[in-house]
Amino acid sequence: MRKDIISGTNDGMSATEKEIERALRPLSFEDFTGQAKVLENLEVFVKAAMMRGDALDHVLLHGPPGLGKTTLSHIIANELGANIKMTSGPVLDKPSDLAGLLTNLQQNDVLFIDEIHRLNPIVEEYLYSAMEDYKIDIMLDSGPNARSVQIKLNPFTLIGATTRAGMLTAPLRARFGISSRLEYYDAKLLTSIVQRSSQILATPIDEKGAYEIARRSRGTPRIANNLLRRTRDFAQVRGNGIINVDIAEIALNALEVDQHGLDEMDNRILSTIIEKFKGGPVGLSTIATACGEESETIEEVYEPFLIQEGFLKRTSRGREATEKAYFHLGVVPQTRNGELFG
Ligand SMILES: Nc1ncnc2c1ncn2[C@@H]1O[C@H](COP(=O)(O)OP(=O)(O)OP(=O)(O)O)[C@@H](O)[C@H]1O
Ligand SMILES: [Mg+2]
Repeated sequence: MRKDIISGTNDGMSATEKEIERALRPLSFEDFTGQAKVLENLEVFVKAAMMRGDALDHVLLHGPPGLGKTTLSHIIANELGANIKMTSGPVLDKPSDLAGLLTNLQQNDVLFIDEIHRLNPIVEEYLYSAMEDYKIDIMLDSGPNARSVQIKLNPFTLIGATTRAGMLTAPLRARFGISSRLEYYDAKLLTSIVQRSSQILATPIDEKGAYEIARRSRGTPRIANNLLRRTRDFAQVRGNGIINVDIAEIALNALEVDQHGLDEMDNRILSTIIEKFKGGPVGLSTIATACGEESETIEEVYEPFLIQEGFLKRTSRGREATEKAYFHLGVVPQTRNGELFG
């Protein structure tokens, strides 16, 4: 269950939980908390495009999982008054899959491609001219009969989302006129997100209870919402239905979310580096094997937060645990490379 809370995959969710997830999703710029700079710019670009009657420039949204990329894409389409078609990089197998989607877009519609860093290179190539000139060349037949036909598309906006902006090819990245990086949320913003969500869920919560959930949510709205839902269960079964700081503590401890909001895997990564590799530096794939997790997941999901919070450092020779990590785990910093911390 913890894995679901962190990775936020919907796979383990029941129909009711998916319903709840939908209800919690902000639908307009106004509803969306945080990411002030990104929002401010997007609002201007959307308004300007609408005033001109043009399609909004293509938008790349990048940043760690659960910070609102998919949510924002829907909001942008809503604010544009446009339809949104959703797909994802790995699903677009063949150029014809892409062509099918593109030719069905109406003027100024939004095409959302999730995990755009995982596009098949051949499909990606087709996307270039679609993005640039709103046209695609389709090959008909093969061998000596092969000929290419050019199809004109309606002007559209591509919104690409990725947790791995670094894995995008340069030509693709260059075709996005707007590129926004979503950042982790601070506890104050997350508190208001938790409060908004509990209102929608009709669950009474006091300020301290909301703050406790917020500050232990790894800076991530998806995790905050998930922890809120689980805390609501504890409030119902162990309390009187109201979420306060005591109930929040009980729930978060039961879910193995520690005082810094680090979960079991975060802690396993840190203790592996410290205990098995003398604090590092150690390579990502070695850490992954020792922790029984995929390198990609560690790099995309766990590491960015550990680095931001100062538990982990990336160096040219690998990952290193920081002094803060030693103290967090209650391990006395030992000599490392012959020198002492501090
Ligand atoms: N700024 C916000 N205010 C309120 N709720 C938010 C906000 N951002 C995200 N959420 C909530 O968090 C959940 C996760 O957001 P979303 O699915 O948009 O993340 P994502 O960046 O697309 O993640 P992934 O990279 O895993 O696809 C959503 O259900 C949404 O309700
Ligand atoms: Mg998403």
